[in-house]
Amino acid sequence: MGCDEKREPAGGLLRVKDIPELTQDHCRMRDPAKVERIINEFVLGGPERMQIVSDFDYTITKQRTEDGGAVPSSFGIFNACQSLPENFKEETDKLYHKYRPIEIDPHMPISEKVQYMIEWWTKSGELTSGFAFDQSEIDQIAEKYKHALRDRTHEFFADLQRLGIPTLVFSAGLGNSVVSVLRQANVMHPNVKVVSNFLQFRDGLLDGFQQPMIHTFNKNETVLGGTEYYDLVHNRDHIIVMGDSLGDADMAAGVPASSHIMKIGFLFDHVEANMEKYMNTFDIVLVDDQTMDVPRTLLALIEKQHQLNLLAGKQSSL
Ligand SMILES: C[n+]1cn([C@@H]2O[C@H](COP(=O)(O)OP(=O)(O)O)[C@@H](O)[C@H]2O)c2nc(N)[nH]c(=O)c21
Ligand SMILES: [Mg+2]
Repeated sequence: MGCDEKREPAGGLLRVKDIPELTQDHCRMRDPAKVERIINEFVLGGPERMQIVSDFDYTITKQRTEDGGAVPSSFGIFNACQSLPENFKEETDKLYHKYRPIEIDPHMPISEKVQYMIEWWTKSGELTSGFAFDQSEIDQIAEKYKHALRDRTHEFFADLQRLGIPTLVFSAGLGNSVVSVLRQANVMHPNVKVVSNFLQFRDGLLDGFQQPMIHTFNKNETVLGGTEYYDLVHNRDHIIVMGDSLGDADMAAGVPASSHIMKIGFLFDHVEANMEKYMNTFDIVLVDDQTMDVPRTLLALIEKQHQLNLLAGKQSSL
């Protein structure tokens, strides 16, 4: 790290004030000097040290669409399927009304909330059991929302694939819906991994969710322990974290403390009331930004330096 600090990108250190996407009114930073420092680390480290961790609902999907139509969450896509039992919606709604206030209670400590969340996901899994179900139902509904991804999501995922950057899409929702939307939007490239709750089947009938359960408070890199994906990313200490909920900022928990993490938060609801918390939690807060332009800007800076390095390497070997 010490030597990184002495090195500079070709053309000198990058300045936030010279990066137009980061000087837009809706792009806020509590500590622009920190953002600047991380950007320069990222650019010097190159794509080989990068990984992305992104939430799905309302981070990859839009918070607001042009036609004003609501975008369902991944659980919402499942709930819209035809062959769910009659009482399914009613029962899962009851659970939502009981547990959602606990999930977002600003006073209860997280250690206490965890048990309630395990209860919620367990009960929801029990309701999601004992009936026949076909993935094609999810695919049909998800197809309608493949255009509800942020503008330039396709380009963003193409950038990540080109640069060989492992991309983790994290969701405490339903993985079958997440993968279906990403596949149908043609962004489910080999460098993309979805960690979420996937439907489990037994004897042809639904049997809840597969393990490990991903809930609001274990939705972070600690659940990757021992997986192939962990082996792939554990040396990649330059991390972009993207989310729309405050809790999403912790998705990189579990990576080495020496990592450089840029947290990007998409803020849409109750902007005034939430602004301070978002500013204290994320390095960059994007207010009503329904695009992938800011994360793409960071990738473009990294790629530009990478190209220069490749060129310099070629010339020195001549
Ligand atoms: C078990 N369960 C949890 N949730 C909610 O689904 C969310 C999924 O979490 P997420 O995908 O990590 O967050 P995001 O939707 O903010 O992007 C949780 O935060 C819960 O509020 C749920 N929502 C529905 N509709 N049905 C469920 O069974 C259910
Ligand atoms: Mg979200």
